[in-house]
Amino acid sequence: MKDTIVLYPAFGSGHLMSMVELGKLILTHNPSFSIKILILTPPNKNNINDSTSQYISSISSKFPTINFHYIPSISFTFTLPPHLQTLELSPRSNHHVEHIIQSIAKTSNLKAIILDFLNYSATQVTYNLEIPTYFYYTSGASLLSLFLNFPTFHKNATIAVKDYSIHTPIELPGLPRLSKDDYPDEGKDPASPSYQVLLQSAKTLRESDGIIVNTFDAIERKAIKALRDGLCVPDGITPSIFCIGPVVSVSASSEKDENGCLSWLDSQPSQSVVFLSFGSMGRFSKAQLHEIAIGLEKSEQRFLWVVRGDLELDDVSLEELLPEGFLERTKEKGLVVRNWASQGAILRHDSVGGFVTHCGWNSVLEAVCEGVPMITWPLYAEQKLNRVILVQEKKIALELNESKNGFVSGIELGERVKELMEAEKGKEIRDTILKMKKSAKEARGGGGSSLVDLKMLGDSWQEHASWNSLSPNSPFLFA
Ligand SMILES: O=c1ccn([C@@H]2O[C@H](COP(=O)(O)OP(=O)(O)O[C@H]3O[C@H](CO)[C@@H](O)[C@H](O)[C@H]3O)[C@@H](O)[C@H]2O)c(=O)[nH]1
Repeated sequence: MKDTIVLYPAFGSGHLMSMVELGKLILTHNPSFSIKILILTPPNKNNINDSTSQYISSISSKFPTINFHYIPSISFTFTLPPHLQTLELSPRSNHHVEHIIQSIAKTSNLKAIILDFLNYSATQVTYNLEIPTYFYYTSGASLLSLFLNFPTFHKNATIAVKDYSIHTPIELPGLPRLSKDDYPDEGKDPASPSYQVLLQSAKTLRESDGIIVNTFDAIERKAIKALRDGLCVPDGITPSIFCIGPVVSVSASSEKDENGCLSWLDSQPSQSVVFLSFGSMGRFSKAQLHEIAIGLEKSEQRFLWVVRGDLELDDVSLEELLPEGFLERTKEKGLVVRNWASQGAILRHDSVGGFVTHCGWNSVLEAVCEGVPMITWPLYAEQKLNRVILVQEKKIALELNESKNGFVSGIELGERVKELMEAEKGKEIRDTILKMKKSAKEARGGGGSSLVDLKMLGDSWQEHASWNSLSPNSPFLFA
């Protein structure tokens, strides 16, 4: 029987792809292991979506020791926003998860389970069964330090962050001084369901056997040090922290030239194109899409733009969504594609010289690995915190000024794009991110900090006895 690690990614392709890359990395350094990945199916549906299932079959055919196990669909209606829906789906799926784990353990030496931090409720199964449980943190060490500190912050709070003045500084271990605006919305109001869920999740993470973080020393040195020095959990014990990044996703589509993006880029000059893409969930109103179009036209730069409008705009054509004549006027300089593009391959392309990003952590790491300077346009979750690290601390991105409700004018976008692509400031940012690219490579190379942590992680699994479900005293918790 093979030594086996079970991975349980959160709902959403960003989380899945990052977890799959982690699985591949584990196999590279522990080739005798096998990896089993649990896949959440959306509620009220029989299947996962087409692009995810295409991705899964391409991984299965290339990596026979990675197997996928589908968790049956549950009937209910989401109430949380898309990026937090896993928090509702995963607790309802625990009985299925338990059955799948029990059946995996019958045919393999189960060494550990690694949960996405959003699937923390699966610890009701794994802690009770005493299966060694690790978390994979798909965002950076900065959010992790805030997150592990959250129970302490909550205990000591006299007023909620939502009631802070914009000038009240938020001082947290390992982080630059934050304002209320930089702090993740989900943690601002103790009366909100997301606050309570995240508080519980943070407490659960504190009890785990270890936390694997997709980051590396040079990009988040202060936060990593604060975590390792125990500063973020002053009233308890910090689990072992393994920084094994940058783990960068390779999507199935990145090998094909979907939408003709790569062949279009082939015909553009080196580093001349600004790429705009907003993760797996970033959506914009028609008014905001108009402003982006105006800004791009004003910037006079070449661009490749992945357009995704609000859900109700899905059936509206590009011609109707964008200003009249925009596509025709910019056809020599720009390419507009709908909803999704092969981001990894695009950022790797030599013609790309800048990236307007929502600051999702995977996108940030992909840009760093390719040395593409960024313009930050955070939308939700921890993206404003990431902006602070990228702009203020690491100086590898330019900040986009937005209005209070997050709206960005065409003039502002156009000026920042021009600044990044043409001005001295843009050049400085490009030089800095190229140094960061080198550090990222070194972290993952022989003797690098991420490899050292990966080896420690493998050693910690070897220390655990395999978990065995065959004992008659190991009853189902959710029979
Ligand atoms: O058109 C697209 C859009 C996205 N991607 C890929 O999808 C992933 C997106 O990941 P990320 O940049 O992290 O964005 P989200 O999907 O928004 O990620 C969620 O998860 C991240 C990791 O926890 C958080 O940092 C974000 O705030 C949260 O929104 C990346 O690998 C992209 O390359 C594509 O290939 N094509």
